[in-house]
Amino acid sequence: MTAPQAVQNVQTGPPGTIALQARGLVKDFRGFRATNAVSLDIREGEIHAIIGPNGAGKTTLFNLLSGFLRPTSGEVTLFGERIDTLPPHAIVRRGLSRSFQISSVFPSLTVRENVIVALQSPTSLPRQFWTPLSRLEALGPRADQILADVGLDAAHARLAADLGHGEKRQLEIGISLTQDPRVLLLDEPTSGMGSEGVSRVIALVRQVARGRTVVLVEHNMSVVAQLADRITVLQYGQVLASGSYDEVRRDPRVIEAYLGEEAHG
Ligand SMILES: Nc1ncnc2c1ncn2[C@@H]1O[C@H](COP(=O)(O)OP(=O)(O)OP(=O)(O)O)[C@@H](O)[C@H]1O
Repeated sequence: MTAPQAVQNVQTGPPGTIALQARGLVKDFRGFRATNAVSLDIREGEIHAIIGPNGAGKTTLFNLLSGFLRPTSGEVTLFGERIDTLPPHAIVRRGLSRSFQISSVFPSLTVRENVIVALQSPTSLPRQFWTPLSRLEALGPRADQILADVGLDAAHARLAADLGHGEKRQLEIGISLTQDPRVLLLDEPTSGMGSEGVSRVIALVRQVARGRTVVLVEHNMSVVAQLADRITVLQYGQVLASGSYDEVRRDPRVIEAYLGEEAHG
């Protein structure tokens, strides 16, 4: 794991406040244990990266934290309230949103219309919309602010279908911001991007992290080094290590896990 110098994010919450917590999380898929007794604390205001070799269970953990999967056992709490028994939309209402891949974007609507539709939705989840867009114009100023925040103001009138890959990721993050979440989960925000797109997303994540807690799954170690205050490393569904970038990169078990991945594949 070689990467540039870590840049620390400013902690915004009172010290010690836990935004999102997992205790003893287990997820079995027909006899296969994808998540194995995972416990983790995400502190309020931090950017927390979840990393690990392919198949380590990162996506499964994200789905458990955001209510898209029910744990076989264990608990998830958001600001002290148990959420693992709630459906995703109820979790969104309590302040946790996750970025969706392109499935949450309506390709035939403009960028701005996509944000307006998401603002109108109580959950930002993909849904059928029946309110005429003309009636939603009152949401326009808020949509414009979000587009400015994610750097898409100049692209507001373009069809979502015509956006480049990086711009679509920006729009997805914009859509998840419509719920003004206290905790934002980002699933591989830089996947498939060139270096220019990666730099833009790093700046964007730093910006949206102001006053929020951000948890991201990320494969790009340079991105992790630049963004993450703390890191949790998963392997075989378990927490292998957690700490700052410098702590985990020196951990012999983490080096072994990554070297093993390179050797096999
Ligand atoms: N619905 C499912 N049914 C059966 N097995 C599953 C299911 N979802 C995930 N798995 C298995 O659980 C393990 C963890 O998968 P997961 O997608 O969470 O890993 P990951 O760390 O996100 O991987 P990657 O980095 O490749 O995206 C894998 O072995 C995967 O095949």
